[in-house]
Amino acid sequence: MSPEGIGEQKLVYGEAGYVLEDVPHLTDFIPDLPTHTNPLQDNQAYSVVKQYFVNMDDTVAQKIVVHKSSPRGTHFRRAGPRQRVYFESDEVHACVVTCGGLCPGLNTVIRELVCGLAYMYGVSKILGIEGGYRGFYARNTITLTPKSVNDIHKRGGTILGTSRGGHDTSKIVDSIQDRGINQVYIIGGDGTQKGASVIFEEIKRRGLKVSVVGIPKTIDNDIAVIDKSFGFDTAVEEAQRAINAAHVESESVEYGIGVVKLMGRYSGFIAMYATLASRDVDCCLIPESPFYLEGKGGLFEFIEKRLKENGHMVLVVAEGAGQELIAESMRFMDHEDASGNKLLLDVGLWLSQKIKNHFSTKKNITLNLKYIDPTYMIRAIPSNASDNVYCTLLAQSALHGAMAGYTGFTVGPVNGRHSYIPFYRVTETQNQVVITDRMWARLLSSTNQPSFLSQKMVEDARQEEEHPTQLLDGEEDSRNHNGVVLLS
Ligand SMILES: Nc1ncnc2c1ncn2[C@@H]1O[C@H](COP(=O)(O)OP(=O)(O)O)[C@@H](O)[C@H]1O
Ligand SMILES: O=P(O)(O)OC[C@H]1O[C@](O)(COP(=O)(O)O)[C@@H](O)[C@@H]1O
Ligand SMILES: [Mg+2]
Repeated sequence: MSPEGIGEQKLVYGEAGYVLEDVPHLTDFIPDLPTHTNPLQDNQAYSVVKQYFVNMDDTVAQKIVVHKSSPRGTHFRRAGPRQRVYFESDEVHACVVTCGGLCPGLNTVIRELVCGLAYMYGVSKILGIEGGYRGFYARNTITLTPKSVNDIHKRGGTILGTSRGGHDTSKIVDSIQDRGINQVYIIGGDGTQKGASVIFEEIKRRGLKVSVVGIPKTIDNDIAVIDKSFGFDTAVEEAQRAINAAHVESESVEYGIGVVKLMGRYSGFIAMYATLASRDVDCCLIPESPFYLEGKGGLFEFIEKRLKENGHMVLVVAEGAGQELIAESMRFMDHEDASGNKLLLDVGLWLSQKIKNHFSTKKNITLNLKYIDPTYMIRAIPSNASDNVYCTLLAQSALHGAMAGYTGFTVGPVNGRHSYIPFYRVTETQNQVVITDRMWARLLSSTNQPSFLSQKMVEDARQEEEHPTQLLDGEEDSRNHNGVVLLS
């Protein structure tokens, strides 16, 4: 039986504990759909590739570290072109929409969807929905052609515009139906994928031949199951510029401190990777690792020690870090944005003020503190080279899946192989940095900052160590490991 609110699960069991968590297919609710030969068969670039078409039985394992006797565990359907397709080229009427916050690479995904559909499958009807979900019923559409999108990957943002809130499922599906759209590509984060999932359910209920495909977007890298999200690499790279500036500023003056705030509402991946990459950072604070300011083992004590040793220091803080501390000291009321996401208090400003006050009142030291908030500057840049290639693979995997009749899925790499993942798997949890894993330990060891863990937390972590740190298939895992990025 499916957990509440996730629709029907399609599970296929095999030998030795093998489970395929399959994605829906148009033929699940529209029987006897005709199939056609994949036009890529005659494409001069691809026809020379040995085994270009993906074998129908190919699946991708979610966990690749196993023991001799481990069950084979969860698998996902491998992405890629199929020999038979369920749409003829001139029958396809595709649309693309971008929702939620900006992220480097949105335009690249749009470009590659349009070029892939046009050049690989001969599709000529592609619409861009403007301004996010609400654009389906409240805004204009724009016609997308390979020519019109040719240069857009060099620009940040999204040429389609985006929004939060405004998801009205029946109005969206009415609009899809009225316009005769039969492939819907939805680029967005966890909220967007939840929205895509209900759109798919409504389309299924109405029995429409429409493929709904989610392409995961989040600069925070907090989408479950997939190795990492596009734009994350670009963000980590761009963050280096801010960290460098903070370092230069702080080492040029007496008692210099540079504070850099980076994005990461619930997860500190950008802050953690930017810190590990830079090597100029003395302390990194993330939402997953609570910290405290005063007393033994606290942040103030550490800052004092670093200043004594080096004369300056750089602190990186993820925007979601320390929110409970700020709320305590400011008696803040909960506020939400249009999509229901919690609005955060500015931890960078708050922390800077607290540090300055502490040193001037308690230590009689006037710090030279510079606070840098590059968050929106990072989010607004175009994707870097490696994200561009990644966006291309995502877009192509997405459109191959739609052409093959799959629907109601999100696409993304699992252990390096692009896969079709049921919506519920990417919306039921969010990825977070696991502070008892090796990667966070590497960070602690590289900055030599305090862990801020209470004695009890250390004991709990030790106890856990007596069991295998990397849980194996079939074992209970409430923590959400992000295989390739996080585990060594
Ligand atoms: N549970 C949900 N069901 C339907 N739509 C949702 C849900 N959560 C968010 N959305 C819609 O998805 C879009 C983007 O969500 P948001 O949380 O702002 O960004 P992101 O997709 O990046 O997480 C918004 O238009 C919002 O209304
Ligand atoms: O100012 P906005 O548009 O609400 O965006 C801020 C938020 O967007 C993010 O960059 C990403 O969030 P989403 O993945 O939900 O778009 C967060 O890190 C940040 O808190
Ligand atoms: Mg979100």
